[in-house]
Amino acid sequence: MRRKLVMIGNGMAGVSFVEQLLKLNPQRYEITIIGAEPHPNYNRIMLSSVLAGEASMKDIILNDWNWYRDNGIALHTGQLVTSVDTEARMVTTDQGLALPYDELVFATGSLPFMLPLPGADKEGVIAFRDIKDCETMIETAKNYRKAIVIGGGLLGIEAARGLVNLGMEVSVVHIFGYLMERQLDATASRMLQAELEGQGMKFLLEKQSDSITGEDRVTGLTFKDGTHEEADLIVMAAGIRPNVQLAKSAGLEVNRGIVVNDHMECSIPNIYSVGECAEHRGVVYGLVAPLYEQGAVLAKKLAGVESDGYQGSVLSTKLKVSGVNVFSAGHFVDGPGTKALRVQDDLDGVYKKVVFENGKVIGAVLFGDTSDSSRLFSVIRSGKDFTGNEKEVLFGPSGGGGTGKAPSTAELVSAMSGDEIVCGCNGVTKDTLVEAITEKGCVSVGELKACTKASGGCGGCKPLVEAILTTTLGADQVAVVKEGICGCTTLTRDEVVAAIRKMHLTTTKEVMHVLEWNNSEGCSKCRPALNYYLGMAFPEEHEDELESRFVNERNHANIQKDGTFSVVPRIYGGVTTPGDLKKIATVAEKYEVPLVKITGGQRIDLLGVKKEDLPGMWKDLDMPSGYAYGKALRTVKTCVGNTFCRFGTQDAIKMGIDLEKKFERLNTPHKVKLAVSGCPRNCAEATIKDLGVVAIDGGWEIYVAGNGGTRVRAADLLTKVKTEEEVLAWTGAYLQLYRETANYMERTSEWSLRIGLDAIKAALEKQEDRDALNARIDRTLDLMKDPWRQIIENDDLRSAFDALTAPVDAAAAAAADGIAKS
Ligand SMILES: Cc1cc2nc3c(=O)[nH]c(=O)nc-3n(C[C@H](O)[C@H](O)[C@H](O)COP(=O)(O)OP(=O)(O)OC[C@H]3O[C@@H](n4cnc5c(N)ncnc54)[C@H](O)[C@@H]3O)c2cc1C
Ligand SMILES: NC(=O)c1ccc[n+]([C@@H]2O[C@H](COP(=O)([O-])OP(=O)(O)OC[C@H]3O[C@@H](n4cnc5c(N)ncnc54)[C@H](O)[C@@H]3O)[C@@H](O)[C@H]2O)c1
Ligand code: SF4
Ligand code: FES
Repeated sequence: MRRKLVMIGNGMAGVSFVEQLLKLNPQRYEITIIGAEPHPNYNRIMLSSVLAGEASMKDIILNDWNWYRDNGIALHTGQLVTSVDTEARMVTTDQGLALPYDELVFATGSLPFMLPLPGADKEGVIAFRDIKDCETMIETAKNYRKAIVIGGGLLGIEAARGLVNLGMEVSVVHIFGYLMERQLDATASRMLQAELEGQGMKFLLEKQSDSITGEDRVTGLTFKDGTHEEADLIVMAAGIRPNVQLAKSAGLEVNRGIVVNDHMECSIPNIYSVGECAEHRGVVYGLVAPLYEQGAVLAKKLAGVESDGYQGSVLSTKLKVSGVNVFSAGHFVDGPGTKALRVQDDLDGVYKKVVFENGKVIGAVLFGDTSDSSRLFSVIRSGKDFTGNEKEVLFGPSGGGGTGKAPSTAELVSAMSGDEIVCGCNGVTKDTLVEAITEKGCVSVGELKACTKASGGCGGCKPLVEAILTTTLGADQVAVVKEGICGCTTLTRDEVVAAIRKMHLTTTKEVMHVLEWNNSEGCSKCRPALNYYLGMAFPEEHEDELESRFVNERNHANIQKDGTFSVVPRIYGGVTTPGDLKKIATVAEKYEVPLVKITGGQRIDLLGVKKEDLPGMWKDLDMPSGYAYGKALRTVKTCVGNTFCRFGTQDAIKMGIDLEKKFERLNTPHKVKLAVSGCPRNCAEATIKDLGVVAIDGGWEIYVAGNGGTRVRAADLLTKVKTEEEVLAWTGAYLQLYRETANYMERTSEWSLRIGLDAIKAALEKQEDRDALNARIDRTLDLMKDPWRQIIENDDLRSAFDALTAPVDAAAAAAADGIAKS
């Protein structure tokens, strides 16, 4: 007869333990799990990504309902275990379920610490711990503006970032003088604060909260110093407390957590504990990597496999805020008996600190550049002596004494044992990754992520996952690694497009179904890409899927950081008329537009527009959309050319207007900017554009794949032509080649570097090839309609447009990649 194993808690640590146990000894137990939350086991870590709009609730399920069924596990969700009778070996739930056990596991995790402030029971005061909290925040952001997060630790900052992405104004209240004091030193913390302020967060440091104001719903927070801050939402992220009350009342030895020995056994026989509720050698852990290690030890214990037991863990953390690289591990605070090596580069915003004790590395903090994180973490855990060679740890080998030598990444990988966890967020070991590479044929980090989930959480393990891939496959194999277009598929862009064409697929759903996407809804990366590829392949048949478009494209306007919009009408070649200027002025006055701005692309931007005013403004303007929000042709900048300029050799204005009139509304993989200069003095800066035309004596030079912005790149000369017609024909052929062969979201500069200028020239060399490309682009251009006009004139489109909710979209826009949930 199988022994009855009952587990209280259906969270990450507990279920990971069960997974390990099933691998070691699947038949030994009849397993029952009781979980208070109404969900199967999900990745709590990824709630930050859900809040930030980078993942959906669906993406974060770790073990779906089928997993429990397939493994014969009886799962009772939405039930709270209320008592444990250790004599009778029986647990009872709040719904009257009584379950006998032979072995009992407490995996009850933690509870968020809610500051006992007067008013803390008001509506709008929440924690950030589970799916419900996450949903509450997303809903609140739709109707309210101001949020306060109490606690400037990892959780508080991730919550704040998510709320900023949701369009809220966020203040983080922190009790100390600098953020994340448990993970960072003051220098790294200040650099972090500056970076986060740049992302739109406000910080109130050294502030002690006193009381929460409001009637039924929160209206603000008052501090002990008498100051007050308004708020529609308060998120408490001031730490967690092990959830031990049940264990205590069952008579188990409980300190801060449920006391366990090295084999995760509690003070009463046949009862064990893993996870945030357990206290091992006086330490309670609050990160998943050590909890997974605990789970592996308990699995061995209950499977009857010998082990050395759990020895405690060195911790490392990485903040999951995009655009910020912070890493911290071990004992990073230097003090008596320690020496620190510091590198600070204010120019590039990089800070590195390594702390030594008796020649051993005991901790590290990295800001700005975290590429060394895996190596440093391994060095800390190795306990090697670097006496005399300390600088090698950061700067590489220098000779000298000591017994330690900083390992290369390859050495680091080979020194790792198979059961060592590589991805802490998802509990993926080196063995699992190697098996996925050698037996399941994974050849890229993307495929490994899809197969094992490694690197799908904080992303901190990505360098190590890459290193394992390179070491296992050999560098030459990795060089030809294919990257799936996203985690939903292992197929590359070329494979997907080829399949669309071959099988004549016309909707994103069809593509996902036929090509066996591992996530039937797709994700924010693949859905807009598929929508584009389908429209490119079958322009006549494909119906544009609004819900798969980026949020700015759905609104036909750019959402600004305060949730308002900007309106940019088309001004061909930067040439306007008094009549158009009058219309713009009238509209700006009528709708009380706060800011009217001349853009870098020679047109006029009306900023600060309310969403409900957009259609009215479009109608009153009666000008075409400038597509300032789209993956499309944006502007054609021109100089005055020979119309007025004494240096001009050609009519740059006419050339620019002709180009813009021909290619306006063209959907492209990424935005496309053009320019025309009337002589080589190049006043229109044509050589940093996706396509630039420069007049020369007796003709035109066409430059391609230039870029301004953050990655400036001078364009390459594609060809020289004599006539305006040839400029139009070469431009059409070039743009269509880009449309047909680039990855979605790949600028022409990146595309050209990837496939090579010679390949582009070869594809455009023959007249017949250019003609064929032009025939295809013309077919597409013929179908394009002005979106503003369509919405004004078509009632259905207008209703669909009115139904788009502005604040949520503002949030998604801030994340720069929000697409509608289907
Ligand atoms: C937003 C967020 C982001 C995070 N990011 C990271 C990160 O990047 N890296 C990292 O390492 N860690 C991170 N963490 C921490 C990590 O999620 C936790 O360490 C981990 O989830 C703890 O797992 P656990 O199984 O011990 O507890 P939990 O996941 O809390 O699971 C315990 C479960 O037991 C249930 N339960 C409790 N009592 C009972 C009862 N009496 N009856 C029935 N069920 C009960 C609870 O409802 C809960 O579902 C994050 C946490 C949050 C909230
Ligand atoms: N990226 C990650 O690894 C990650 C992300 C989120 C959460 N987590 C984990 O989740 C758990 C909860 O995170 P957390 O940040 O709440 O815990 P924490 O204990 O690490 O941080 C809480 C912060 O709140 C501050 N604080 C305490 N009382 C306060 C008060 N009255 N007013 C203002 N500030 C106050 C503390 O100084 C501390 O910095 C932790 O175990 C954390 O490690 C990890
Ligand atoms: S690029 Fe030449 S033609 Fe055009 S404005 Fe400058 S100098 Fe004049
Ligand atoms: S360690 Fe966070 S994703 Fe792997």
